[in-house]
Amino acid sequence: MGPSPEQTIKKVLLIGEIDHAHDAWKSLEEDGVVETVHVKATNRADFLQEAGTGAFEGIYAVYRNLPSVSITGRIDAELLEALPRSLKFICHVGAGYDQIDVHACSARSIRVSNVPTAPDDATADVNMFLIIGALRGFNCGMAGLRRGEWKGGAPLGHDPQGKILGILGMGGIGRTLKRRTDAFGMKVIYHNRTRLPESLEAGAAYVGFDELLARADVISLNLPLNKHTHHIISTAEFAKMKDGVVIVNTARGAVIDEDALVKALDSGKVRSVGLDVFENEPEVHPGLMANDHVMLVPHMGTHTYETQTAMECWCIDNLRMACTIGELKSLVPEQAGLSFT
Ligand SMILES: NC(=O)c1ccc[n+]([C@@H]2O[C@H](COP(=O)([O-])OP(=O)(O)OC[C@H]3O[C@@H](n4cnc5c(N)ncnc54)[C@H](O)[C@@H]3O)[C@@H](O)[C@H]2O)c1
Repeated sequence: MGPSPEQTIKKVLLIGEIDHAHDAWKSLEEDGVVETVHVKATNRADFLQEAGTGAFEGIYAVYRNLPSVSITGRIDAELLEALPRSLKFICHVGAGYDQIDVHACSARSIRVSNVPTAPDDATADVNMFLIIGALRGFNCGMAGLRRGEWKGGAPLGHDPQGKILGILGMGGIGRTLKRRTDAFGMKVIYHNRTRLPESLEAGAAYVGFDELLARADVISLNLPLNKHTHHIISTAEFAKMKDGVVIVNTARGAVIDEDALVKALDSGKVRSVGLDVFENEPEVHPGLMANDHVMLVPHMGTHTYETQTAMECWCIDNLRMACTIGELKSLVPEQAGLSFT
């Protein structure tokens, strides 16, 4: 799809690398849709300075990925202020967009897109791996083996069959996880702010937040990080859970208060944990590092060739639509219904 005769080539600021979808990016350029503007800065201070030189003048859209936060820091009001008024779209490669202050973008009439759906399978696979690993206490055995202690004193684990899984945030990944847990004979309850249509529930039972905490043998965090969900699981919530509960998180670290989690593990309230995400990545809380009952994966939910490629291609689709028809394939939900100038 090339530009229409009256359409102009749009300048796009590329923050971070295209790792896989090189052909898709090349075709954006060859079709006369975008002219790529590259960033020289490697940290926020330098980025702000580079923006001040006029190097990003005339940019219409930004393409950015999660690792690029090391270059810009959070995309917030200060950063947007440094970017030219011509900026109308930010296309983000990732389902979670907590690195972007969407409210600040809306105030500047900048539309934001994320990448839903494409990460569902790969992330749900890691989620299932963590559930089985934490229930069975595999990390105790694996860590013991590497210390030369064979099973490392791992206590007997628990089977998933018949256990109640509580999914907090039953969106794309939560629902994909539900399908996987069916094969393991788990019973699923879930909590969202609003109940799903029955067809999407696929047999999962809708419950209130407190009921989920009280009934689940395993709790899986699958909701986005924002000001409403920051530390949604902390001391008071642990107190409402079953003794010996298992917690798994592939969403974002800061939906759990990690200090409170370490205390709940130390007291035995929480039996074991499986984590793909952490509050201060790439740092991991020393209390989690030191505990063999914690299975740690360094944010590898979508760390596969196929999924990363699909996510980049989806983001490039967003960019092509933004630059050709001024719309997005996947506008973030917070901006639905807003009007943009
Ligand atoms: N570990 C990884 O590599 C990885 C990969 C992809 C996504 N993620 C994270 O997983 C999160 C979920 O991804 P998704 O694609 O399933 O998102 P989604 O938007 O499809 O689903 C999120 C669900 O959470 C629900 N929700 C929102 N706020 C809630 C609240 N306060 N209480 C209860 N439910 C609430 C929403 O209604 C929605 O159903 C993302 O926001 C992202 O941060 C991590």
